[in-house]
Amino acid sequence: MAVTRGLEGIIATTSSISSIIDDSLAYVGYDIDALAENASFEEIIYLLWNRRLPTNQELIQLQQELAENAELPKSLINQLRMMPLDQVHPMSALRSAVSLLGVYDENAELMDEKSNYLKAINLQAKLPTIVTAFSRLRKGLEPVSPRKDLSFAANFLYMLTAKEPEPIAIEAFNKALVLHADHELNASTFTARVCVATLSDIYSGVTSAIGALKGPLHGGANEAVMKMLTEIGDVDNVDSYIKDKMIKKEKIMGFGHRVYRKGDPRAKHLKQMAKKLTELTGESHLFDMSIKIEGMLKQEKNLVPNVDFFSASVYHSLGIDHDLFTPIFAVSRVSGWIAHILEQYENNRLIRPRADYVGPERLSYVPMQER
Ligand SMILES: CC(=O)SCCNC(=O)CCNC(=O)[C@H](O)C(C)(C)COP(=O)(O)OP(=O)(O)OC[C@H]1O[C@@H](n2cnc3c(N)ncnc32)[C@H](O)[C@@H]1OP(=O)(O)O
Ligand SMILES: O=C([O-])CC(=O)C(=O)O
Repeated sequence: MAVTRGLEGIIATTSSISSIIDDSLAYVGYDIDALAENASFEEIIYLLWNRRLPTNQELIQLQQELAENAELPKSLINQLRMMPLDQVHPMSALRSAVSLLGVYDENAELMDEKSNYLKAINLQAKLPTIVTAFSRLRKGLEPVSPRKDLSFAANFLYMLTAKEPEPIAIEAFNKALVLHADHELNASTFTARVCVATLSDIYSGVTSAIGALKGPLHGGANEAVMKMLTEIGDVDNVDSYIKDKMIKKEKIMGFGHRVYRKGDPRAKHLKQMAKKLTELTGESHLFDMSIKIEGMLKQEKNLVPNVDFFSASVYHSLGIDHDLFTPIFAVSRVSGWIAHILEQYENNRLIRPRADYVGPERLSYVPMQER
């Protein structure tokens, strides 16, 4: 049996949700550049779940469904309060809370189309409320209830801070949500599909996807980028920091990609936003450091930034705690996970590859006293 490490290049399914062709990303055939410049995140949710753009009426209906389902049950807020808030990573809290959403949904085990849609809305609507409630609780603050009159992006920032966000913050955050929504068969989406291909439920699929997104080789890289920028501290330190990492053969977070070779088409949008926002907050040194790192990595290793590199300074400039960056990725990506889970159900077959066994064979059992 030939083994392809990390399943590189293996085509594991057909899909009509998003495509990466010649380093261009499209959702259902719409180029990511056009979507990033024009679409609201709610339109993207509709597009991924229905594989067409919504009419105005359909969009309003989706927005209403999300708004009506965003409030968390008291029991779930109490479960969040009971977590060791001063030490648990927000991704672990989110993973557990999403699992609990399934526990509190009396229809969690129903698998018909309508029940699955209601579960999808429940997840998409409540993930932002979970992340923001957790963030406030661990600061000794009470969660802020979602507002029905705000957009998805504005509502997240409002629930986080209890203040109505500035238009520029809403625009940047909406764009970041659009850019992170789906990405073909990335590790967390594949995880979700493997899980539900056993005909397990949507909550289980999303819970396992959150576990996969958490790792620093995937979604966790955005938090790690900010850690790196903080450690470097000043543009004058970039050279020695990066050279040291290269000598130690350590990875530079936010660079490299399994699929893109020339570059990640999402990065340029985040780069533009990072420039604008760091100027506004008076932290241009973050952008200057990023540009210098980008130049060095290109020259020394021909590596280019992925979606996680500039998103870090965008979120930082919006005043967001660094360990919330990956949960925010999940708030967006859950739209893609759900689209893939529903697509998997539509044409399901158990996902079960093989392993090439390389361990010992034909050993004789050794009794305990002889070992
Ligand atoms: C949303 C997302 O998930 S985007 C990705 C987020 N992850 C990161 O930013 C973490 C840093 N990047 C990486 O670890 C990798 O580039 C990955 C995981 C994204 C892709 O990994 P793979 O396709 O498996 O590539 P792999 O790790 O085998 O790297 C290939 C070569 O490029 C090098 N390389 C790849 N990425 C990096 C990096 N960020 N820094 C330094 N070297 C790198 C590897 O060391 C390896 O070199 P070698 O052939 O001399 O040993
Ligand atoms: O596709 C991947 O491997 C990782 C990625 O960029 C994403 O999930 O957005």
